[in-house]
Amino acid sequence: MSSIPAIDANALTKAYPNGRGCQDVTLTVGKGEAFGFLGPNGAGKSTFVKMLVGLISPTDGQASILGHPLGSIEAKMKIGYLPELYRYQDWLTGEEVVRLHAKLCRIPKSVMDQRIPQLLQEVGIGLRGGDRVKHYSKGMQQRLGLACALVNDPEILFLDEPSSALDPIGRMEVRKILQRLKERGITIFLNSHLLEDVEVLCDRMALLSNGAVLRHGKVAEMLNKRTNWHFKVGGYTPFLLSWLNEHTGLTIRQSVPAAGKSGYDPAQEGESDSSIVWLAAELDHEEQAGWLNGLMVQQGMTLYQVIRQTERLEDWFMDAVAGLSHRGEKE
Ligand SMILES: Nc1ncnc2c1ncn2[C@@H]1O[C@H](COP(=O)(O)OP(=O)(O)OP(=O)(O)O)[C@@H](O)[C@H]1O
Repeated sequence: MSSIPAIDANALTKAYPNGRGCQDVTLTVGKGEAFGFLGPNGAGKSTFVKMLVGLISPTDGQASILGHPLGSIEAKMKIGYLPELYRYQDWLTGEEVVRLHAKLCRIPKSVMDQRIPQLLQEVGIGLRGGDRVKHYSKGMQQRLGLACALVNDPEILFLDEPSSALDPIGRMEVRKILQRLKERGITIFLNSHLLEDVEVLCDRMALLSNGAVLRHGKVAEMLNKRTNWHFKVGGYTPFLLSWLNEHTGLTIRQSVPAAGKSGYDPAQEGESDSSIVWLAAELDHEEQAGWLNGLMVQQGMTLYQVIRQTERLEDWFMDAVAGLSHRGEKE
């Protein structure tokens, strides 16, 4: 029964006359999933979303929304969309803007009267709903956009950079709202440059580069692939490091943990002593760390501290796009 995916795109393509757009994007998003769509500027993320919400037509490929063809009324009734570049009628009040969107969705007045105050409350502009939009900050306008996107009680929410205009507090608030929506079972498709949002909220993600999917998978698996272990050891010599590398088959190197991440505070480091160093290795299992510790001690090293640092999405992203040429927006 519930096997129909929320989004099913098969080789979806939009080729603009200038050769840009996006090509052959194939992906499936399950109901209730939060999916992150990442990519550098100009990668084609907004183009892809605009096709899914029925704003532009694909030049090739197919896709469906909860089993309905793109652009159909049935598909549109199931989706909410917060565009990247939005501009609301600034002479209206926030409440009037949401009401206008509700009317366009043909929502009965009795439902609107109940839903709109709730929505304004939910996005955090409850007390300012009666103010004109021209008096709203950018962050408030973005949250107003979220209320408009939710006005038809959608099953799938498409968000194109929902936090881009927000300060860190605003971002945190939007993230909490999105988390609540996810808990309610709403499918979320999130275009974002804010990798932390994707890391915290999304189950799966795809990385788009120059219009094509470069990598995709579960967020947790992609991040867990690389766990760096850092060992602070005494009695270090280059000879011992070569010995360890040779006997373990691992690539162990001198490297201090990243500052600001779990458990490492550079300010706590003592006087420099060339025999006390940080060694690092990428390990697949926790048991490997125990085994490696044992070998280090066996070889006469003293173990002072062990820190495990899982790769952040930002590291993963930079690694994935490293060395690629991006068409960017200037060429
Ligand atoms: N209507 C259009 N006609 C021609 N080219 C377009 C059109 N819309 C977008 N493009 C180009 O298609 C490419 C993809 O644009 P798109 O806006 O989808 O990228 P994006 O990944 O969303 O970028 P950003 O993160 O900067 O919003 C870009 O090179 C852009 O200049």
